[in-house]
Amino acid sequence: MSRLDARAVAGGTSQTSLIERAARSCVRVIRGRYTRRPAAVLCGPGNNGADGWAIARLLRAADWPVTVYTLTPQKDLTGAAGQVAKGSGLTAEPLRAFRPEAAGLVIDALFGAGLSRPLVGDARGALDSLAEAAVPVVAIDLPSGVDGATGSVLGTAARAEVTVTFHAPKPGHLLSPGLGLRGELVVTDIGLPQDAEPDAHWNGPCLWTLPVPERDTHKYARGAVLVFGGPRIAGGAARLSAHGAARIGAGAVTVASPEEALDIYAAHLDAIMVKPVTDAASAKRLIEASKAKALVIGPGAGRTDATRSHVLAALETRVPIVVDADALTVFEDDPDTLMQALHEKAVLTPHIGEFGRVFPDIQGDKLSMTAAAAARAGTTVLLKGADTVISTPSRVPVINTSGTPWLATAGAGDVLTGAIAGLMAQGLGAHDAACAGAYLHGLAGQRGGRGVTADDLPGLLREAGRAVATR
Ligand SMILES: NC(=O)C1=CN([C@@H]2O[C@H](COP(=O)(O)OP(=O)(O)OC[C@H]3O[C@@H](n4cnc5c(N)ncnc54)[C@H](O)[C@@H]3O)[C@@H](O)[C@H]2O)[C@@H](O)CC1
Ligand SMILES: Nc1ncnc2c1ncn2[C@@H]1O[C@H](COP(=O)(O)OP(=O)(O)O)[C@@H](O)[C@H]1O
Ligand SMILES: [K+]
Repeated sequence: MSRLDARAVAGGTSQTSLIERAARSCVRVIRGRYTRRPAAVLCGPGNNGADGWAIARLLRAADWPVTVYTLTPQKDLTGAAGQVAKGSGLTAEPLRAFRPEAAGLVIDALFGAGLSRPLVGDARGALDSLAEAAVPVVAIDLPSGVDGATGSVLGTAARAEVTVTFHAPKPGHLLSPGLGLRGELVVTDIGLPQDAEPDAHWNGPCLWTLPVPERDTHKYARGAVLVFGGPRIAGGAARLSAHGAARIGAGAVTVASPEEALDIYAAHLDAIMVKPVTDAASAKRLIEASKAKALVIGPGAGRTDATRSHVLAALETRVPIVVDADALTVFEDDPDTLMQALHEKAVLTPHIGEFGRVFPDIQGDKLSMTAAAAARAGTTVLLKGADTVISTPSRVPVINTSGTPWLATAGAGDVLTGAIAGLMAQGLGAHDAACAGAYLHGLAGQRGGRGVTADDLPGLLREAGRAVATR
Protein backbone atom coordinates (compact mmCIF):
# COMPACT_ATOMS: atom_id res chain seq x y z
CA MET A 1 0.00 0.00 0.00
CA SER A 2 1.36 3.44 -0.89
CA ARG A 3 2.21 6.04 1.78
CA LEU A 4 -0.83 8.09 0.71
CA ASP A 5 -3.19 5.11 0.68
CA ALA A 6 -2.02 4.13 4.14
CA ARG A 7 -2.69 7.66 5.44
CA ALA A 8 -6.13 7.73 3.85
CA VAL A 9 -6.97 4.32 5.28
CA ALA A 10 -5.66 5.39 8.70
CA GLY A 11 -7.86 8.49 8.40
CA GLY A 12 -10.95 6.31 8.15
CA THR A 13 -11.38 5.82 4.39
CA SER A 14 -11.46 2.10 3.66
CA GLN A 15 -9.27 0.68 0.92
CA THR A 16 -12.34 -0.62 -0.89
CA SER A 17 -13.98 2.79 -0.94
CA LEU A 18 -10.75 4.31 -2.33
CA ILE A 19 -10.82 1.63 -5.02
CA GLU A 20 -14.48 2.34 -5.74
CA ARG A 21 -13.80 6.09 -6.09
CA ALA A 22 -10.77 5.40 -8.29
CA ALA A 23 -12.79 3.06 -10.51
CA ARG A 24 -15.68 5.52 -10.82
CA SER A 25 -13.32 8.28 -11.90
CA CYS A 26 -11.69 5.95 -14.45
CA VAL A 27 -15.07 4.94 -15.86
CA ARG A 28 -16.07 8.60 -16.14
CA VAL A 29 -12.92 9.22 -18.20
CA ILE A 30 -13.42 6.09 -20.32
CA ARG A 31 -17.08 6.82 -21.11
CA GLY A 32 -16.26 10.46 -21.81
CA ARG A 33 -13.74 9.46 -24.47
CA TYR A 34 -14.89 6.16 -25.99
CA THR A 35 -18.22 4.93 -27.34
CA ARG A 36 -19.54 1.62 -26.04
CA ARG A 37 -17.43 -1.23 -27.41
CA PRO A 38 -16.05 -4.65 -26.35
CA ALA A 39 -13.61 -3.94 -23.51
CA ALA A 40 -10.86 -6.23 -22.26
CA VAL A 41 -9.81 -5.48 -18.67
CA LEU A 42 -6.38 -6.89 -17.73
CA CYS A 43 -6.19 -7.36 -13.97
CA GLY A 44 -3.16 -7.97 -11.75
CA PRO A 45 -2.93 -9.38 -8.22
CA GLY A 46 -2.76 -6.09 -6.25
CA ASN A 47 -4.84 -2.95 -5.83
CA ASN A 48 -4.26 -1.92 -9.44
CA GLY A 49 -5.99 -5.15 -10.39
CA ALA A 50 -8.71 -4.39 -7.82
CA ASP A 51 -9.31 -1.07 -9.63
CA GLY A 52 -9.61 -3.11 -12.84
CA TRP A 53 -12.24 -5.45 -11.39
CA ALA A 54 -14.28 -2.50 -10.12
CA ILE A 55 -14.00 -0.77 -13.51
CA ALA A 56 -15.15 -3.98 -15.25
CA ARG A 57 -18.17 -4.19 -12.95
CA LEU A 58 -19.12 -0.54 -13.59
CA LEU A 59 -18.69 -0.84 -17.38
CA ARG A 60 -20.77 -4.03 -17.35
CA ALA A 61 -23.49 -2.19 -15.42
CA ALA A 62 -23.40 0.46 -18.15
CA ASP A 63 -24.07 -2.29 -20.68
CA TRP A 64 -20.59 -2.55 -22.15
CA PRO A 65 -19.46 -6.01 -23.34
CA VAL A 66 -16.63 -6.69 -20.87
CA THR A 67 -14.12 -9.53 -20.50
CA VAL A 68 -11.78 -9.63 -17.51
CA TYR A 69 -8.39 -11.33 -17.97
CA THR A 70 -6.61 -12.14 -14.72
CA LEU A 71 -2.93 -12.90 -14.16
CA THR A 72 -3.59 -14.77 -10.91
CA PRO A 73 -6.35 -17.40 -11.08
CA GLN A 74 -9.55 -15.77 -9.81
CA LYS A 75 -9.97 -18.28 -6.96
CA ASP A 76 -6.45 -17.51 -5.69
CA LEU A 77 -6.85 -13.72 -5.55
CA THR A 78 -6.38 -12.28 -2.06
CA GLY A 79 -6.68 -8.85 -0.45
CA ALA A 80 -8.61 -6.07 -2.13
CA ALA A 81 -8.39 -7.70 -5.57
CA GLY A 82 -9.99 -10.90 -4.20
CA GLN A 83 -12.70 -8.96 -2.42
CA VAL A 84 -13.59 -6.72 -5.37
CA ALA A 85 -13.47 -9.65 -7.82
CA LYS A 86 -15.85 -11.62 -5.60
CA GLY A 87 -18.30 -8.73 -5.33
CA SER A 88 -18.22 -8.06 -9.07
CA GLY A 89 -20.26 -11.09 -10.11
CA LEU A 90 -17.89 -11.49 -13.08
CA THR A 91 -15.88 -14.53 -14.13
CA ALA A 92 -12.45 -13.92 -15.60
CA GLU A 93 -10.45 -15.59 -18.33
CA PRO A 94 -6.77 -16.38 -17.74
CA LEU A 95 -4.47 -13.60 -18.97
CA ARG A 96 -2.77 -15.98 -21.41
CA ALA A 97 -6.07 -16.18 -23.36
CA PHE A 98 -6.01 -12.42 -24.04
CA ARG A 99 -5.91 -11.43 -27.75
CA PRO A 100 -5.78 -7.65 -28.21
CA GLU A 101 -7.36 -7.70 -31.68
CA ALA A 102 -10.63 -9.09 -30.24
CA ALA A 103 -11.12 -5.93 -28.10
CA GLY A 104 -12.27 -2.44 -29.04
CA LEU A 105 -10.64 -1.01 -25.92
CA VAL A 106 -8.12 -2.45 -23.45
CA ILE A 107 -8.06 -1.37 -19.81
CA ASP A 108 -4.57 -2.01 -18.45
CA ALA A 109 -4.89 -2.71 -14.71
CA LEU A 110 -2.10 -5.26 -14.28
CA PHE A 111 0.34 -3.24 -12.17
CA GLY A 112 0.54 0.28 -10.88
CA ALA A 113 2.56 1.80 -8.08
CA GLY A 114 3.37 -1.63 -6.63
CA LEU A 115 5.43 -2.93 -9.57
CA SER A 116 8.59 -4.24 -7.96
CA ARG A 117 10.42 -6.33 -10.53
CA PRO A 118 10.67 -6.85 -14.30
CA LEU A 119 7.66 -8.44 -15.98
CA VAL A 120 7.97 -12.03 -17.11
CA GLY A 121 5.66 -14.85 -18.19
CA ASP A 122 1.99 -14.23 -18.98
CA ALA A 123 2.07 -10.55 -17.95
CA ARG A 124 4.98 -9.92 -20.28
CA GLY A 125 3.34 -11.90 -23.11
CA ALA A 126 0.07 -9.98 -22.80
CA LEU A 127 1.77 -6.57 -22.76
CA ASP A 128 4.13 -7.46 -25.61
CA SER A 129 1.18 -8.42 -27.81
CA LEU A 130 -0.71 -5.31 -26.68
CA ALA A 131 2.26 -3.11 -27.57
CA GLU A 132 2.16 -4.50 -31.12
CA ALA A 133 -1.61 -4.08 -31.54
CA ALA A 134 -3.53 -1.06 -32.83
CA VAL A 135 -6.27 -1.17 -30.17
CA PRO A 136 -6.60 1.87 -27.85
CA VAL A 137 -5.38 1.35 -24.29
CA VAL A 138 -6.46 3.14 -21.11
CA ALA A 139 -3.87 2.60 -18.37
CA ILE A 140 -4.96 2.65 -14.77
CA ASP A 141 -2.55 4.69 -12.67
CA LEU A 142 0.44 3.78 -14.89
CA PRO A 143 1.03 1.80 -18.06
CA SER A 144 1.86 -1.58 -16.49
CA GLY A 145 5.61 -2.13 -16.59
CA VAL A 146 6.44 1.56 -16.07
CA ASP A 147 8.16 2.21 -12.75
CA GLY A 148 6.19 5.00 -11.06
CA ALA A 149 9.25 6.34 -9.26
CA THR A 150 11.58 6.62 -12.25
CA GLY A 151 9.67 6.30 -15.53
CA SER A 152 11.83 3.37 -16.58
CA VAL A 153 10.32 0.23 -18.10
CA LEU A 154 10.74 -3.00 -16.14
CA GLY A 155 10.66 -5.59 -18.91
CA THR A 156 7.90 -4.29 -21.18
CA ALA A 157 5.03 -1.80 -21.32
CA ALA A 158 2.33 -0.96 -23.85
CA ARG A 159 1.71 2.63 -24.94
CA ALA A 160 -1.57 4.01 -23.55
CA GLU A 161 -3.83 6.52 -25.25
CA VAL A 162 -4.92 7.80 -21.85
CA THR A 163 -3.60 7.18 -18.34
CA VAL A 164 -5.84 7.91 -15.39
CA THR A 165 -4.02 8.48 -12.13
CA PHE A 166 -5.14 9.54 -8.69
CA HIS A 167 -4.34 12.63 -6.63
CA ALA A 168 -1.13 13.81 -8.36
CA PRO A 169 1.23 12.77 -11.17
CA LYS A 170 4.06 10.43 -10.22
CA PRO A 171 7.61 10.90 -11.52
CA GLY A 172 6.99 7.89 -13.80
CA HIS A 173 4.36 9.93 -15.69
CA LEU A 174 6.82 12.76 -16.30
CA LEU A 175 10.15 11.04 -16.95
CA SER A 176 11.08 9.23 -20.17
CA PRO A 177 10.28 6.57 -21.27
CA GLY A 178 7.15 6.62 -19.03
CA LEU A 179 6.39 10.13 -20.32
CA GLY A 180 6.12 8.82 -23.87
CA LEU A 181 4.13 5.72 -22.91
CA ARG A 182 1.38 7.23 -20.77
CA GLY A 183 -0.42 9.21 -23.49
CA GLU A 184 -2.80 11.88 -22.20
CA LEU A 185 -2.53 12.09 -18.41
CA VAL A 186 -5.76 12.59 -16.47
CA VAL A 187 -5.27 13.27 -12.76
CA THR A 188 -8.40 12.68 -10.68
CA ASP A 189 -9.11 13.58 -7.08
CA ILE A 190 -10.33 10.63 -5.01
CA GLY A 191 -10.10 12.41 -1.66
CA LEU A 192 -6.60 11.32 -0.65
CA PRO A 193 -4.90 13.56 1.95
CA GLN A 194 -2.51 16.26 0.72
CA ASP A 195 1.02 14.91 0.46
CA ALA A 196 3.33 17.07 2.58
CA GLU A 197 6.37 16.36 0.45
CA PRO A 198 5.85 14.70 -2.95
CA ASP A 199 8.79 12.99 -4.67
CA ALA A 200 8.69 15.67 -7.37
CA HIS A 201 6.53 18.56 -8.56
CA TRP A 202 5.23 18.83 -12.12
CA ASN A 203 6.50 22.20 -13.29
CA GLY A 204 3.91 24.90 -13.83
CA PRO A 205 3.08 28.50 -12.92
CA CYS A 206 1.68 27.53 -9.52
CA LEU A 207 5.25 26.84 -8.39
CA TRP A 208 6.71 30.32 -9.08
CA THR A 209 5.69 33.89 -9.90
CA LEU A 210 7.07 35.88 -12.80
CA PRO A 211 8.61 39.18 -11.75
CA VAL A 212 6.76 42.38 -12.67
CA PRO A 213 8.61 45.72 -12.89
CA GLU A 214 7.75 48.50 -10.42
CA ARG A 215 6.02 51.54 -11.93
CA ASP A 216 9.04 53.82 -11.37
CA THR A 217 11.69 51.29 -12.39
CA HIS A 218 14.60 51.89 -14.75
CA LYS A 219 16.49 49.56 -17.06
CA TYR A 220 19.11 48.48 -14.53
CA ALA A 221 16.50 47.96 -11.82
CA ARG A 222 14.64 45.75 -14.31
CA GLY A 223 17.72 43.55 -14.21
CA ALA A 224 21.00 43.66 -16.12
CA VAL A 225 22.53 40.52 -17.63
CA LEU A 226 26.06 40.03 -18.86
CA VAL A 227 26.58 37.22 -21.37
CA PHE A 228 30.12 36.03 -22.03
CA GLY A 229 30.52 35.62 -25.78
CA GLY A 230 32.96 33.34 -27.54
CA PRO A 231 35.11 33.64 -30.65
CA ARG A 232 33.64 35.20 -33.82
CA ILE A 233 32.99 31.82 -35.47
CA ALA A 234 30.71 30.73 -32.59
CA GLY A 235 29.11 34.04 -31.64
CA GLY A 236 25.55 32.99 -32.46
CA ALA A 237 25.18 30.96 -29.27
CA ALA A 238 25.91 33.90 -26.94
CA ARG A 239 23.65 36.15 -29.03
CA LEU A 240 20.80 33.64 -28.65
CA SER A 241 21.34 33.66 -24.87
CA ALA A 242 21.39 37.44 -24.84
CA HIS A 243 18.09 37.62 -26.75
CA GLY A 244 16.61 34.99 -24.43
CA ALA A 245 17.52 37.13 -21.41
CA ALA A 246 16.10 40.29 -22.96
CA ARG A 247 12.87 38.71 -24.19
CA ILE A 248 12.09 37.28 -20.77
CA GLY A 249 12.21 40.78 -19.38
CA ALA A 250 15.75 41.74 -18.35
CA GLY A 251 16.17 45.53 -18.70
CA ALA A 252 19.73 45.71 -20.03
CA VAL A 253 21.74 42.95 -21.66
CA THR A 254 25.41 43.16 -22.57
CA VAL A 255 27.60 40.69 -24.44
CA ALA A 256 31.20 40.54 -23.27
CA SER A 257 33.16 39.89 -26.44
CA PRO A 258 36.79 38.98 -27.10
CA GLU A 259 38.56 41.90 -28.84
CA GLU A 260 38.84 40.00 -32.14
CA ALA A 261 35.05 39.46 -32.34
CA LEU A 262 33.79 42.92 -31.28
CA ASP A 263 32.92 44.02 -34.80
CA ILE A 264 30.89 40.93 -35.58
CA TYR A 265 28.92 41.07 -32.31
CA ALA A 266 28.28 44.78 -32.80
CA ALA A 267 27.10 44.21 -36.36
CA HIS A 268 24.61 41.56 -35.23
CA LEU A 269 23.16 43.21 -32.15
CA ASP A 270 21.05 46.33 -31.66
CA ALA A 271 19.24 46.46 -28.32
CA ILE A 272 21.96 44.26 -26.82
CA MET A 273 25.16 46.11 -25.86
CA VAL A 274 28.66 44.85 -26.65
CA LYS A 275 31.75 45.39 -24.48
CA PRO A 276 35.29 43.98 -24.77
CA VAL A 277 36.72 41.46 -22.34
CA THR A 278 40.32 40.26 -22.26
CA ASP A 279 41.39 38.45 -19.09
CA ALA A 280 39.92 37.44 -15.72
CA ALA A 281 40.55 40.87 -14.20
CA SER A 282 38.76 42.63 -17.06
CA ALA A 283 35.89 40.14 -16.76
CA LYS A 284 35.43 41.14 -13.12
CA ARG A 285 35.62 44.85 -13.98
CA LEU A 286 33.00 44.39 -16.69
CA ILE A 287 30.64 42.49 -14.37
CA GLU A 288 30.75 45.50 -12.08
CA ALA A 289 30.58 48.15 -14.80
CA SER A 290 27.62 46.50 -16.53
CA LYS A 291 25.74 46.42 -13.17
CA ALA A 292 25.04 42.75 -13.92
CA LYS A 293 22.52 41.04 -11.66
CA ALA A 294 23.03 37.77 -13.52
CA LEU A 295 25.65 36.24 -15.78
CA VAL A 296 25.68 33.69 -18.57
CA ILE A 297 28.75 31.72 -19.45
CA GLY A 298 29.22 28.77 -21.75
CA PRO A 299 27.17 28.96 -24.98
CA GLY A 300 29.71 29.16 -27.81
CA ALA A 301 32.39 30.15 -25.29
CA GLY A 302 34.99 27.74 -26.66
CA ARG A 303 36.79 24.98 -24.78
CA THR A 304 39.71 27.22 -23.89
CA ASP A 305 41.75 28.37 -20.91
CA ALA A 306 40.10 31.79 -21.31
CA THR A 307 36.67 30.24 -20.76
CA ARG A 308 37.90 28.39 -17.71
CA SER A 309 39.43 31.50 -16.16
CA HIS A 310 36.33 33.60 -16.95
CA VAL A 311 34.12 31.00 -15.23
CA LEU A 312 36.24 31.06 -12.08
CA ALA A 313 36.46 34.87 -12.10
CA ALA A 314 32.70 35.18 -12.59
CA LEU A 315 31.97 32.72 -9.78
CA GLU A 316 34.27 34.65 -7.44
CA THR A 317 32.04 37.71 -7.75
CA ARG A 318 29.09 35.63 -6.45
CA VAL A 319 26.78 37.34 -8.91
CA PRO A 320 23.95 34.90 -9.89
CA ILE A 321 25.12 32.91 -12.89
CA VAL A 322 24.07 30.23 -15.36
CA VAL A 323 26.92 27.89 -16.24
CA ASP A 324 26.26 25.96 -19.45
CA ALA A 325 27.82 24.15 -22.41
CA ASP A 326 31.58 24.85 -22.88
CA ALA A 327 31.78 26.39 -19.42
CA LEU A 328 30.96 22.92 -18.06
CA THR A 329 32.99 20.96 -20.57
CA VAL A 330 36.22 22.87 -19.80
CA PHE A 331 36.13 21.27 -16.35
CA GLU A 332 35.93 17.74 -17.74
CA ASP A 333 39.42 16.86 -16.50
CA ASP A 334 39.00 18.59 -13.18
CA PRO A 335 35.35 18.86 -12.10
CA ASP A 336 36.35 19.32 -8.44
CA THR A 337 37.66 22.80 -9.21
CA LEU A 338 34.27 23.76 -10.60
CA MET A 339 32.44 22.17 -7.66
CA GLN A 340 34.54 24.11 -5.17
CA ALA A 341 34.03 27.41 -6.99
CA LEU A 342 30.24 27.10 -7.29
CA HIS A 343 27.87 28.95 -4.98
CA GLU A 344 24.15 28.70 -4.29
CA LYS A 345 23.25 31.45 -6.78
CA ALA A 346 24.51 29.37 -9.71
CA VAL A 347 22.46 27.22 -12.06
CA LEU A 348 24.12 24.46 -14.08
CA THR A 349 22.23 23.60 -17.27
CA PRO A 350 23.85 20.48 -18.77
CA HIS A 351 22.39 18.19 -21.37
CA ILE A 352 23.13 14.54 -20.63
CA GLY A 353 26.53 14.62 -22.42
CA GLU A 354 27.75 17.65 -20.47
CA PHE A 355 26.36 16.13 -17.28
CA GLY A 356 28.54 13.05 -17.80
CA ARG A 357 31.61 15.25 -18.18
CA VAL A 358 31.21 17.07 -14.85
CA PHE A 359 29.54 14.29 -12.87
CA PRO A 360 31.15 11.21 -14.48
CA ASP A 361 30.45 8.88 -11.57
CA ILE A 362 26.78 9.81 -11.06
CA GLN A 363 24.45 7.27 -12.63
CA GLY A 364 20.92 5.93 -12.24
CA ASP A 365 17.52 7.38 -12.97
CA LYS A 366 17.25 11.03 -13.98
CA LEU A 367 15.61 12.21 -10.75
CA SER A 368 18.26 10.63 -8.51
CA MET A 369 21.11 11.68 -10.80
CA THR A 370 20.04 15.30 -10.79
CA ALA A 371 19.54 15.28 -7.02
CA ALA A 372 23.01 13.79 -6.47
CA ALA A 373 24.54 16.39 -8.79
CA ALA A 374 22.77 19.27 -7.03
CA ALA A 375 23.95 17.97 -3.66
CA ARG A 376 27.54 17.82 -4.90
CA ALA A 377 27.42 21.20 -6.62
CA GLY A 378 25.62 22.77 -3.64
CA THR A 379 23.29 24.53 -6.03
CA THR A 380 20.65 24.14 -8.73
CA VAL A 381 21.21 21.62 -11.50
CA LEU A 382 18.87 21.52 -14.50
CA LEU A 383 19.31 18.38 -16.58
CA LYS A 384 17.78 18.95 -20.02
CA GLY A 385 15.68 16.73 -22.26
CA ALA A 386 12.05 15.98 -23.09
CA ASP A 387 11.82 15.50 -19.32
CA THR A 388 13.89 18.32 -17.86
CA VAL A 389 14.67 17.79 -14.17
CA ILE A 390 15.50 20.70 -11.86
CA SER A 391 17.04 19.86 -8.51
CA THR A 392 18.23 22.15 -5.74
CA PRO A 393 19.50 21.06 -2.32
CA SER A 394 16.64 20.97 0.21
CA ARG A 395 13.94 21.71 -2.39
CA VAL A 396 11.43 19.25 -3.84
CA PRO A 397 12.73 18.45 -7.35
CA VAL A 398 10.73 19.68 -10.30
CA ILE A 399 10.12 17.94 -13.62
CA ASN A 400 9.33 20.05 -16.67
CA THR A 401 7.47 18.56 -19.62
CA SER A 402 6.17 21.74 -21.25
CA GLY A 403 8.35 21.33 -24.34
CA THR A 404 7.96 19.64 -27.68
CA PRO A 405 10.31 17.47 -29.77
CA TRP A 406 10.58 20.49 -32.10
CA LEU A 407 12.82 22.00 -29.41
CA ALA A 408 15.48 19.45 -30.32
CA THR A 409 17.06 22.07 -32.60
CA ALA A 410 20.54 23.56 -32.45
CA GLY A 411 20.77 26.57 -30.17
CA ALA A 412 17.53 25.98 -28.27
CA GLY A 413 19.51 25.35 -25.09
CA ASP A 414 21.35 28.66 -25.47
CA VAL A 415 18.05 30.53 -25.38
CA LEU A 416 17.06 28.63 -22.22
CA THR A 417 20.34 29.62 -20.56
CA GLY A 418 19.68 33.27 -21.28
CA ALA A 419 16.08 33.02 -20.13
CA ILE A 420 17.10 31.64 -16.73
CA ALA A 421 19.69 34.39 -16.30
CA GLY A 422 17.11 36.98 -17.36
CA LEU A 423 14.77 35.79 -14.61
CA MET A 424 17.54 35.74 -12.00
CA ALA A 425 18.44 39.31 -12.95
CA GLN A 426 14.83 40.26 -12.27
CA GLY A 427 15.09 38.84 -8.77
CA LEU A 428 14.09 35.19 -8.93
CA GLY A 429 16.25 32.75 -6.98
CA ALA A 430 18.22 30.08 -8.82
CA HIS A 431 15.64 27.31 -8.35
CA ASP A 432 12.59 29.37 -9.31
CA ALA A 433 14.39 30.97 -12.26
CA ALA A 434 15.38 27.53 -13.56
CA CYS A 435 11.82 26.25 -13.19
CA ALA A 436 10.11 29.29 -14.70
CA GLY A 437 12.71 29.51 -17.49
CA ALA A 438 12.30 25.84 -18.43
CA TYR A 439 8.51 26.10 -18.40
CA LEU A 440 8.35 29.24 -20.58
CA HIS A 441 11.03 27.88 -22.92
CA GLY A 442 8.96 24.71 -23.41
CA LEU A 443 5.82 26.76 -23.99
CA ALA A 444 7.70 28.93 -26.51
CA GLY A 445 8.72 25.75 -28.36
CA GLN A 446 5.13 24.55 -28.39
CA ARG A 447 3.93 27.87 -29.77
CA GLY A 448 6.58 27.64 -32.48
CA GLY A 449 5.77 24.03 -33.31
CA ARG A 450 6.90 22.41 -36.55
CA GLY A 451 10.09 23.90 -37.89
CA VAL A 452 10.75 26.25 -34.96
CA THR A 453 14.40 27.32 -34.76
CA ALA A 454 16.43 28.79 -31.94
CA ASP A 455 16.24 32.17 -33.71
CA ASP A 456 12.45 32.12 -33.29
CA LEU A 457 12.54 31.20 -29.61
CA PRO A 458 13.32 34.56 -27.97
CA GLY A 459 10.27 36.16 -29.64
CA LEU A 460 8.13 33.18 -28.70
CA LEU A 461 9.48 33.38 -25.16
CA ARG A 462 8.04 36.87 -24.94
CA GLU A 463 4.64 35.54 -26.02
CA ALA A 464 4.88 32.65 -23.56
CA GLY A 465 5.74 35.06 -20.74
CA ARG A 466 2.80 37.29 -21.66
CA ALA A 467 0.46 34.28 -21.66
CA VAL A 468 1.57 33.16 -18.19
CA ALA A 469 2.07 36.52 -16.42
CA THR A 470 -0.85 38.05 -14.61
CA ARG A 471 0.17 41.64 -15.37
N1 LIG B 1 -3.30 6.44 -3.60
C1 LIG B 1 -3.52 5.85 -4.64
O1 LIG B 1 -2.74 6.24 -5.42
C2 LIG B 1 -4.56 4.78 -4.87
C3 LIG B 1 -4.13 3.62 -5.48
N2 LIG B 1 -4.94 2.71 -5.97
C4 LIG B 1 -4.40 1.64 -6.82
O2 LIG B 1 -3.50 0.84 -6.13
C5 LIG B 1 -2.36 0.60 -6.92
C6 LIG B 1 -1.21 0.17 -6.08
O3 LIG B 1 -1.59 -1.07 -5.53
P1 LIG B 1 -0.55 -2.11 -4.96
O4 LIG B 1 0.35 -1.44 -4.00
O5 LIG B 1 -1.34 -3.26 -4.51
O6 LIG B 1 0.34 -2.47 -6.21
P2 LIG B 1 0.03 -3.09 -7.66
O7 LIG B 1 -1.36 -3.51 -7.79
O8 LIG B 1 0.59 -2.15 -8.64
O9 LIG B 1 0.98 -4.38 -7.70
C7 LIG B 1 1.39 -5.06 -6.56
C8 LIG B 1 1.20 -6.54 -6.73
O10 LIG B 1 1.87 -7.00 -7.88
C9 LIG B 1 2.92 -7.91 -7.52
N3 LIG B 1 4.02 -7.63 -8.44
C10 LIG B 1 4.81 -6.55 -8.48
N4 LIG B 1 5.64 -6.62 -9.54
C11 LIG B 1 5.34 -7.77 -10.19
C12 LIG B 1 5.85 -8.40 -11.35
N5 LIG B 1 6.82 -7.87 -12.08
N6 LIG B 1 5.31 -9.58 -11.76
C13 LIG B 1 4.32 -10.14 -11.04
N7 LIG B 1 3.80 -9.61 -9.91
C14 LIG B 1 4.30 -8.43 -9.50
C15 LIG B 1 3.21 -7.64 -6.08
O11 LIG B 1 3.74 -8.76 -5.44
C16 LIG B 1 1.79 -7.29 -5.56
O12 LIG B 1 1.02 -8.46 -5.38
C17 LIG B 1 -2.19 1.91 -7.66
O13 LIG B 1 -1.39 1.78 -8.76
C18 LIG B 1 -3.64 2.22 -7.99
O14 LIG B 1 -4.04 1.60 -9.18
C19 LIG B 1 -6.41 2.89 -5.96
O15 LIG B 1 -7.03 1.68 -5.79
C20 LIG B 1 -6.86 3.83 -4.91
C21 LIG B 1 -5.97 4.96 -4.53
N1 LIG C 1 12.57 15.71 -27.42
C1 LIG C 1 12.51 16.87 -26.75
N2 LIG C 1 11.36 17.29 -26.21
C2 LIG C 1 11.29 18.46 -25.55
N3 LIG C 1 12.35 19.30 -25.37
C3 LIG C 1 13.51 18.93 -25.88
C4 LIG C 1 13.67 17.71 -26.59
N4 LIG C 1 14.96 17.61 -26.97
C5 LIG C 1 15.58 18.72 -26.53
N5 LIG C 1 14.72 19.52 -25.87
C6 LIG C 1 15.03 20.81 -25.25
O1 LIG C 1 15.75 21.60 -26.19
C7 LIG C 1 16.87 22.23 -25.57
C8 LIG C 1 18.13 21.69 -26.22
O2 LIG C 1 19.25 22.18 -25.56
P1 LIG C 1 20.72 21.64 -25.82
O3 LIG C 1 20.75 20.15 -25.72
O4 LIG C 1 21.62 22.42 -24.94
O5 LIG C 1 20.97 22.00 -27.34
P2 LIG C 1 21.85 23.19 -27.97
O6 LIG C 1 23.20 23.05 -27.36
O7 LIG C 1 21.87 22.92 -29.43
O8 LIG C 1 21.20 24.46 -27.62
C9 LIG C 1 16.74 21.91 -24.09
O9 LIG C 1 16.02 22.92 -23.45
C10 LIG C 1 15.96 20.61 -24.07
O10 LIG C 1 15.25 20.43 -22.87
K1 LIG D 1 -1.73 -0.26 -14.87
